Amino acid sequence: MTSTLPTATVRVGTRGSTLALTQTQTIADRLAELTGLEVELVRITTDGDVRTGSLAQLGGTGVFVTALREALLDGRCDVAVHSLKDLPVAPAPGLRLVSPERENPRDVLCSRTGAGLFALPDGARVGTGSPRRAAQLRAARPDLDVVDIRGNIDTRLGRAHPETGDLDAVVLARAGLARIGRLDAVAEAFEPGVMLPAPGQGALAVEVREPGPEPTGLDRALQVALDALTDRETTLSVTAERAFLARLEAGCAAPLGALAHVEMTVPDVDDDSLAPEGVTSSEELVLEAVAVTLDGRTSERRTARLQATGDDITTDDATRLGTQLADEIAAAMPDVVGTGR
Ligand SMILES: NCc1[nH]cc(CCC(=O)O)c1CC(=O)O
Repeated sequence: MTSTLPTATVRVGTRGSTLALTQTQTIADRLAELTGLEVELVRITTDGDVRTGSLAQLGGTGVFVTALREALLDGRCDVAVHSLKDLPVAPAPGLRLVSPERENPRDVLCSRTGAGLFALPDGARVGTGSPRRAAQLRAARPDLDVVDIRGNIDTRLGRAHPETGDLDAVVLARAGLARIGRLDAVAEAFEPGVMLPAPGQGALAVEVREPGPEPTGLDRALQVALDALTDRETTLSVTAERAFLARLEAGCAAPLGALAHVEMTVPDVDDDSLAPEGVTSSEELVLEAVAVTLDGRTSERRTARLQATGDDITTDDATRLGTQLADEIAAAMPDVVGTGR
């Protein structure tokens, strides 16, 4: 054999939930394709899997993440796959993080009768463990009885089951339902004007150890594979969303939503001043964000846009956009800084 490919197996660390196993398997399959190597899943148990309090009570960020990162740094696995929204915004020294193309990031309502949010009866009981979802639900429908719930997606979905459910509805991430094949349960996908998702929702985070000065064949193969997995629009969007969260020094339990996307603007061809030679289109990064008080009575919603001037938009630009929007919202609603950690 003259092949210079490494023969090692790529070990991909994952939590044991159905959602985690499904999304990790997707990445494992891509890595197998991209590297041509054997890939195996390694199950890691996290604090978040064994504790039973509500998510709001657990406190602190990254309960699901620490054990996976430790396994990666210890060398028990070579790749870790997380849901990006569960990842603390602080950079992890020694690790490289990339974002593959994200799923639809919206939150959805799953109701017992199939009714949408505004068709639910007066005083309806709606379950969520997320202060962000609770606050936005109360802002949209002050009459609702928002119930704190916890558990994996199946458990939460069960609370709004047509026959056996004890709640009128629950709110979940569309991406999680898509990954476990339960989009059939969706009654309504929330427009961003009604509910903005958590920063990074719907995106995965793939992490590997930063290679040392003498990278192994496996290190090199993984770096190349991660380059190929990276999705540029997702990376720019989640960078802006997470910079917004970081600037507000807020945790994953903060009543904050943020969603960015990239728009292509095609200059008006009839107006020469707008279409200089060689310029056919330019891109714009658009970030929409909201901060809501827990009772839903006060909210601050803003949109910020960043136009590429000549060159492409960079992740540094995206960070600046998120930081700037956070400063605007903090100026209007100072109490939001430092919440939900
Ligand atoms: N907080 C738990 C969590 N972390 C990631 C997802 C799935 C969706 C995603 O990847 O954003 C979920 C479930 C949910 O919020 O309904």
